[in-house]
Amino acid sequence: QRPLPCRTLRYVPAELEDKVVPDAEVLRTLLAVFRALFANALPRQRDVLAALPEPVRSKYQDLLSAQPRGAPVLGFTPQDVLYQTLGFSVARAASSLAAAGGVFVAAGRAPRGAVVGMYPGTVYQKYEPIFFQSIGNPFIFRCLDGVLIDGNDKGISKVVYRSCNGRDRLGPLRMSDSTWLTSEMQNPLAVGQYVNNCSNDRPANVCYQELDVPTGFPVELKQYLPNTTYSCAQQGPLRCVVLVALRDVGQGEELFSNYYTVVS
Ligand SMILES: C[S@@+](CC[C@H](N)C(=O)[O-])C[C@H]1O[C@@H](n2cnc3c(N)ncnc32)[C@H](O)[C@@H]1O
Repeated sequence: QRPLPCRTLRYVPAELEDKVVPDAEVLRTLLAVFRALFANALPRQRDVLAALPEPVRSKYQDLLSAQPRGAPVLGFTPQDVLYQTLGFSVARAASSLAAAGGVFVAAGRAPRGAVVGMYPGTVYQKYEPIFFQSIGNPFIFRCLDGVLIDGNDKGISKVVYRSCNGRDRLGPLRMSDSTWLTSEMQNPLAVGQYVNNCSNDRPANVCYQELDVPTGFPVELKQYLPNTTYSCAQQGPLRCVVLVALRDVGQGEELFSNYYTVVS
């Protein structure tokens, strides 16, 4: 692995690579949440829809005709939509650790095996330059194959993500979500980078799972994927990382993962 000057490098050791939940199930959950978010935002997405090819547009025709132009948006927050779809929501709040932010189950109960978060950020292949972005950066996640995800919402990391997100568009459609960099998040799961490291008195209740998003992922839902590739030439599936509950996690409980590294 290449040596980097980042402060915290999270990763999953190869011997723990067994997944708690099969990829197909993770994908089903993401599709359910993203479809619900898209339907909720549909009145605001008319122009996007109008530009889509017919087979995609007709999937949403019923919903569109039920919402006349100019009608108020359905009005649910992304967190409401998450709660309605999965039976729980997650949110950032002050951590139980001193002077730090963290992530909590804000409403409902996340059952064991539930996808409770996504790890947003720019995806770097092993051979792509990340040295300057990684200096003092506590938000870098290392995948098993050496792919790195930079989930820092500040500085050069933020600039790079925004630039890649603006680059990859299909007509009016974004191919990834950049709203996790703002206070108006459209994907309420995109808070995985703020989950704190476990300790003896705060054992891990979530774990990371890598997921390669198939190239056939619905084009209109890619705008909710909180990851973008550093290189525009990158072929093949998009690497994402999700956080999965290791046990039932109740309302008000903070999420802790295992960084498998020294936290400084
Ligand atoms: C990616 S951030 C996690 C979110 C961070 N707490 C925040 O407020 O944005 C990682 C940093 O959080 C802090 N951190 C995470 N887990 C910790 C722990 N168990 N004890 C102390 N600090 C921790 C460390 O400063 C670490 O470099």
